[in-house]
Amino acid sequence: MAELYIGLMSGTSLDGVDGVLADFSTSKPTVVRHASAPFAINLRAELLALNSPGDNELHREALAANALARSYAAVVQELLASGGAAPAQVRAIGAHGQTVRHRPQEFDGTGYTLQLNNPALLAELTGIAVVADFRSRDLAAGGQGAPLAPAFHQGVFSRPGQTVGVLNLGGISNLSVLGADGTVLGFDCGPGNGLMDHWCQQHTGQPFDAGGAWAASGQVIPALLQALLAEPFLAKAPPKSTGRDLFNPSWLQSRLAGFGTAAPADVQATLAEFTASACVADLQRHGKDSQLLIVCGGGALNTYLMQRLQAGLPGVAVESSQAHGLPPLQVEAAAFAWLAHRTLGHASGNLASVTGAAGPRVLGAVYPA
Ligand SMILES: Nc1ncnc2c1ncn2[C@@H]1O[C@H](COP(=O)(O)OP(=O)(O)OP(=O)(O)O)[C@@H](O)[C@H]1O
Ligand SMILES: CC(=O)N[C@H]1[C@@H]2OC[C@@H](O2)[C@@H](O)[C@@H]1O[C@H](C)C(=O)O
Repeated sequence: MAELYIGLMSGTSLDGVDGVLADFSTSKPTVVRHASAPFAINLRAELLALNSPGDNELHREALAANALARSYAAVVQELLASGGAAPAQVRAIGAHGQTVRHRPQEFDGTGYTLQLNNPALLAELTGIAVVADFRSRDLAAGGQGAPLAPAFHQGVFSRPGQTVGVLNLGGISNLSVLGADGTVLGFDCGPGNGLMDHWCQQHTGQPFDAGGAWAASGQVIPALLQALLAEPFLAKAPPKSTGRDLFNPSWLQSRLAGFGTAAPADVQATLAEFTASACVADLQRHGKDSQLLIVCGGGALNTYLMQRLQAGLPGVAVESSQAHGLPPLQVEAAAFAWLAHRTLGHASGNLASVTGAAGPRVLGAVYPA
């Protein structure tokens, strides 16, 4: 009998919501349906604004969380309708929420990570139990609270006797190294699509550089690339995680000082090279035995970025997760369905080897149906 869960991810790209309906009755979960919905323009603008300090944040965050829950519920309804499933057949929804701040272990030693969400409203609108707030327990146990996908990556992508890299290219990038001996490393590399999206929107009016065609038309500016790669976060040893708190338009603006006359396409080419170089260096440093790098997240659809990754890793097969049974835009949503399944089974969701937490923890809070 099917054991159905829904996973919902809205990530740092702020492009919208990805959802999957997945069946966990077999040893490897299978995605039954995928649905996605872009954020309404106003909601996207408000979420983007809430990533930086501003006026009356408590009020605005609460209303944005309500709007998010409504857009999550619409994706859930679409999954149920297309999958022919009734709410009572779905054990739970794993809803990541929208990260607006991520400052683990800072300020008072614990710090905070904030994923906007209204899980109570989502449970009410869907009639399905919701598991939410996955990251804060790991933080409370001394961890980074991120990345959480590596345990799921291990479950679906590991190969006995082989070291495999799994790279998620979302707004931010994160790498999992699934060791031949069963060990798992994972951390945020840093730059993903976020800076490229911002530059593309600013100069072409498009939300992202489809296929990386615009970046491919430019020339890398070596001095700018060097200035970007000098960011200390890149050299930090894991455990580490980051977000828009660091890699944001003002960070880019300050690195662009002195490059005011650069052609926008050349800056885009340099930003693509920045993401590729940072990720290549991380795999070389932490997964040098890997002969396979599985790429997921929207960046796997950026043909030019995939070519730059492959150029930097001549001995490694760089392949989209599509070739490994899970399309790139479904991986993170499936990870949060898996995390909800873990929570309901009272099983840990984090990997202390990744986040640096004191140990494995059952993650999240459950809002019954
Ligand atoms: N066809 C495409 N060509 C190039 N880039 C693409 C394409 N499709 C999606 N993308 C990129 O992928 C991004 C969305 O990726 P994804 O949904 O994995 O990110 P996210 O989940 O928001 O981020 P994170 O993993 O950091 O939480 C878009 O913003 C865009 O930059
Ligand atoms: C705090 C937060 O939302 N982190 C996200 C973000 O997006 C990519 C990277 O930064 C990763 O650390 C994480 O998401 C994935 C799903 C994770 O936890 O594995």
